[in-house]
Amino acid sequence: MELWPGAWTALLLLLLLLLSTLWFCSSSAKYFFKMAFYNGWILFLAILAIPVCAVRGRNVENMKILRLLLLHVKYLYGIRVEVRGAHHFPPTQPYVVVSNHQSSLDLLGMMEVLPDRCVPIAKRELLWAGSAGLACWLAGIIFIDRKRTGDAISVMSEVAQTLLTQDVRVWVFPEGTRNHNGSMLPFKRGAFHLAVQAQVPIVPIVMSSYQDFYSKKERRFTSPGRCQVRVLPPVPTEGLTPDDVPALADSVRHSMLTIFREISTDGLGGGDCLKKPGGAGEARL
Ligand SMILES: CCCCCCCCCCCCCC(=O)SCCNC(=O)CCNC(=O)[C@H](O)C(C)(C)COP(=O)(O)OP(=O)(O)OC[C@H]1O[C@@H](n2cnc3c(N)ncnc32)[C@H](O)[C@@H]1OP(=O)(O)O
Ligand SMILES: CCCCCCCC/C=C\CCCCCCCC(=O)OC[C@@H](O)COP(=O)(O)O
Repeated sequence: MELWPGAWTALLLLLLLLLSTLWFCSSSAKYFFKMAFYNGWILFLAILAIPVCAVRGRNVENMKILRLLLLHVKYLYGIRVEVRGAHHFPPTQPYVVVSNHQSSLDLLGMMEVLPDRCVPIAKRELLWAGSAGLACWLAGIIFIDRKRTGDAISVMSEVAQTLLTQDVRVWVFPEGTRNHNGSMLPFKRGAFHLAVQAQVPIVPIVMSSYQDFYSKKERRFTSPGRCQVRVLPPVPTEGLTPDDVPALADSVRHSMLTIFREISTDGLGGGDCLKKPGGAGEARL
């Protein structure tokens, strides 16, 4: 069907009008646009990262490139990320980072504090996320198949060796999935077994609740937003055995939950330290 050239312009204008009306009128539409742009932008950044990372091949040093490429994204969304306690990261040795997992936006907080030679453990499905999957593979991200517990555990055991022999750190989301409902899901124990097997410390990291500016359930994503990323003191595992893992996981989760409630500003967990000048969060921890 031949369309008069002016008709294309009119159609385009109509579409733009429709999109901008949706943008201004519907907060759900805003949520969808923002999330679509977030994913699309990451896919685009991954396309930029791939040729640069490919020079080294699959290598944890490539994580630095992904980090550099992603650092600006918080500005696009007006999210202020405050880091506290970064001095708690052990300076040289390998360790296991555990952090809470609310959304794919966690990437922003993660990139803010990601130590050198530190790779996340990710679900295998991410490998198939187009350019992002390939960039993750090139950056040495460790993939596990959550549907095959035995395989996942043997990957984690190999990682325990790699931590020591290749001097790397790993970042695990012990909830095992995104938790959009505030608070924290029960912790899976893989990260703690891994730390005990390698006899390396656990560094817990807590990202405050996004509820003030982001909620998947309510389809809400507003600007500006504020998030605190708190690095807690390392928990040693020297001398611990697999029998100690359940208690270790429980105690780390308990301390993370306490801090999550303290630093979250959504009214669920207090968070006064972010609201009041001079509150606990203002102090250097
Ligand atoms: C520019 C482009 C940028 C692109 C983006 C870049 C950044 C990308 C960032 C991506 C971020 C992506 C983020 C993501 O993708 S998050 C999703 C993927 N991550 C995880 O799932 C990590 C957390 N999960 C675990 O740790 C689980 O435990 C695993 C996966 C290991 C098994 O889970 P599963 O549900 O199958 O089983 P289970 O937990 O009930 O365990 C069963 C039993 O086995 C015991 N057990 C467990 N482990 C070990 C062990 N090592 N040695 C000995 N025993 C072990 C365990 O204690 C339990 O026994 P018991 O205690 O009941 O007696
Ligand atoms: C040619 C194929 C194109 C496929 C396009 C796929 C679209 C994906 C778009 C962008 C990728 C963005 C990567 C963001 C990484 C965020 C990591 C993340 O948050 O993973 C979730 C995982 O922790 C837990 O998953 P579940 O909550 O259990 O689910």
